[in-house]
Amino acid sequence: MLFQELLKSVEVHAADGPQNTVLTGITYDSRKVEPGFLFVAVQGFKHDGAEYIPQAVEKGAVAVVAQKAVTVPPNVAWALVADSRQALALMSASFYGNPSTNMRMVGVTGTNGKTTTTNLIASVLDEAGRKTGLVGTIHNRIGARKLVVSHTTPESTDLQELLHEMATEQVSDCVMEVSSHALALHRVDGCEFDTAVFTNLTQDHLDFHPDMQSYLEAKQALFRKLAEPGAKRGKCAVVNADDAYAGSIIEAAAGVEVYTYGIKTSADVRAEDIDVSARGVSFTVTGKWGRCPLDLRITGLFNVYNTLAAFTACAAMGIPVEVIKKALEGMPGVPGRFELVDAGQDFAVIVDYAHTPDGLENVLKTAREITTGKLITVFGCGGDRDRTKRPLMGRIAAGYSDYMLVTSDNPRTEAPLDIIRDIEKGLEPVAENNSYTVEPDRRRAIQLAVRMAQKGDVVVIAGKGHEDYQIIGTQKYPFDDRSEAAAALGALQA
Ligand SMILES: CC(=O)N[C@H]1[C@@H](OP(=O)(O)OP(=O)(O)OC[C@H]2O[C@@H](n3ccc(=O)[nH]c3=O)[C@H](O)[C@@H]2O)O[C@H](CO)[C@@H](O)[C@@H]1O[C@H](C)C(=O)N[C@@H](C)C(=O)N[C@H](CCC(=O)O)C(=O)O
Ligand SMILES: Nc1ncnc2c1ncn2[C@@H]1O[C@H](COP(=O)(O)OP(=O)(O)OP(=O)(O)O)[C@@H](O)[C@H]1O
Ligand SMILES: N[C@H](CCC[C@H](N)C(=O)O)C(=O)O
Repeated sequence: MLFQELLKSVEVHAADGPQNTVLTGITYDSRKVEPGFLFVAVQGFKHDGAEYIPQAVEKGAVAVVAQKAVTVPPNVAWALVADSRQALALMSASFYGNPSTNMRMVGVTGTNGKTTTTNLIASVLDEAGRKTGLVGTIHNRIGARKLVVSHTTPESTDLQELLHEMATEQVSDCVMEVSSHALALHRVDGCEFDTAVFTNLTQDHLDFHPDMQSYLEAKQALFRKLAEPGAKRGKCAVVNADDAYAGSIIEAAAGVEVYTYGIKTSADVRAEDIDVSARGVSFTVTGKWGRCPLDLRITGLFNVYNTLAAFTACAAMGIPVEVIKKALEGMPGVPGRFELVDAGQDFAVIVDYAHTPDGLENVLKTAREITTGKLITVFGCGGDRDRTKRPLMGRIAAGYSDYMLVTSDNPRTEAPLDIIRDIEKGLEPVAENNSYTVEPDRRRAIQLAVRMAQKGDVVVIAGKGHEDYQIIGTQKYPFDDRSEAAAALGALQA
């Protein structure tokens, strides 16, 4: 593709050099430049991409786009834009042939439940005989082929390349987690969605978003995008009516068909006769698409919400209710989400990805409901992430647990004990009862919890779910809560 052709997708403030140069690729990272590439210099949080232009040119970049005036050799074309992240997204979509317009795109956003809801929707689409693509936290998937991921929502160029691959492999429907970071940083600017789903909004990521209002505005952006006129017809928004921010999301989707779901409020799709057990949750879906009893293998009230979101999105796409029921009832669960580690012991061990106050509250509430004995919680909080959620998570854990092992999550570049001190501020009400132990070594904390558990108890190991690593400093070490728990159970039995 010619550079000048690609520039038609963005507003260019100035340009120079050989604009008719042919491009073989596009990247935002000088380390990934290959001969014939366009290098887009992004002004980042840590580095200014413009500083890497010489390195990019040396590696063979033939064109550069930046948001400030830059100097390049005369044989290299350049263009000036207002926002290079946004330009990166739009040019990437154009470079890869706007793949999102060639398939049905379902975007799921919200603080919690994105991974679960996208997996539920994808399993229904698979059952309906569609060829499905999935983009999200655990892995990306093209049909049955799984791909390793580094982000929940990839950087725009990587996303467009992935969607192009999906389109080439005849994927008909792509279900995608859309994080607030992605929305704020223009990663999905080159995507046109058919359906946007809102799960919920509660506190997280206040290290990145200045406040809840900005966090909300990032989430609203998905629905504003949906409402923009485009090539697609019959777009719809699916919104959790029980969430405090439902009205703001619906407002952002003005002009688009909206379907609501909920339990407490009079939504289009509701759940009745909910029965939560350790084995799973059963309930009846009622409303716009009639009555449909469901008996699921996933459990917890929060999964009723995720299921209602998936049910509504799929029914709105015209998938028959019997197909939706079959797929949802067949779903074994999502790795690291309320996942049981069973070595035949007489107490339950649950590994869960809860890493937000609301997520932790939901999982502990469910664990509390299903235990006949004590609830022992192992948890920590991630380093270099929202510090204000730490005492909140501490208070929630203290409110539901009989005993806590306060440990490390991914400390990243923070001192583990500093993170734990922040959590302890929320534990003050229980400190006198001495109902917790601080053990910064997560492996030892898991061992202690398992040794402590008695018949009928539940041990919840929260925060890392499917993660198979622990980030200490800037290093990633192999670590998996599920295998750690299994090893601790094995040692106990031996
Ligand atoms: C806060 C955030 O999202 N940061 C993202 C951002 O990084 P940044 O702005 O700090 O980048 P930077 O290091 O300053 O570099 C600026 C530019 O210089 C370039 N560069 C840098 C070095 C070099 O040698 N050559 C070069 O060209 C970089 O490629 C980049 O384009 O742009 C980078 C390139 O796309 C991302 O990798 C990076 O994600 C970081 C690693 C990250 O951890 N993001 C997390 C918080 C995130 O996005 N999470 C959400 C999920 C959250 C949730 O819902 O739970 C996600 O969608 O994954
Ligand atoms: N609808 C929900 N409401 C509240 N908490 C939930 C909900 N669904 C899941 N959770 C909790 O949040 C955790 C993460 O769930 P899930 O991975 O589906 O969310 P997510 O939005 O994809 O998270 P992330 O983007 O941070 O990976 C679960 O392990 C569970 O504890
Ligand atoms: N996508 C989330 C995941 C958090 C998982 C938790 N284990 C942690 O490291 O804080 C984030 O990057 O904030």
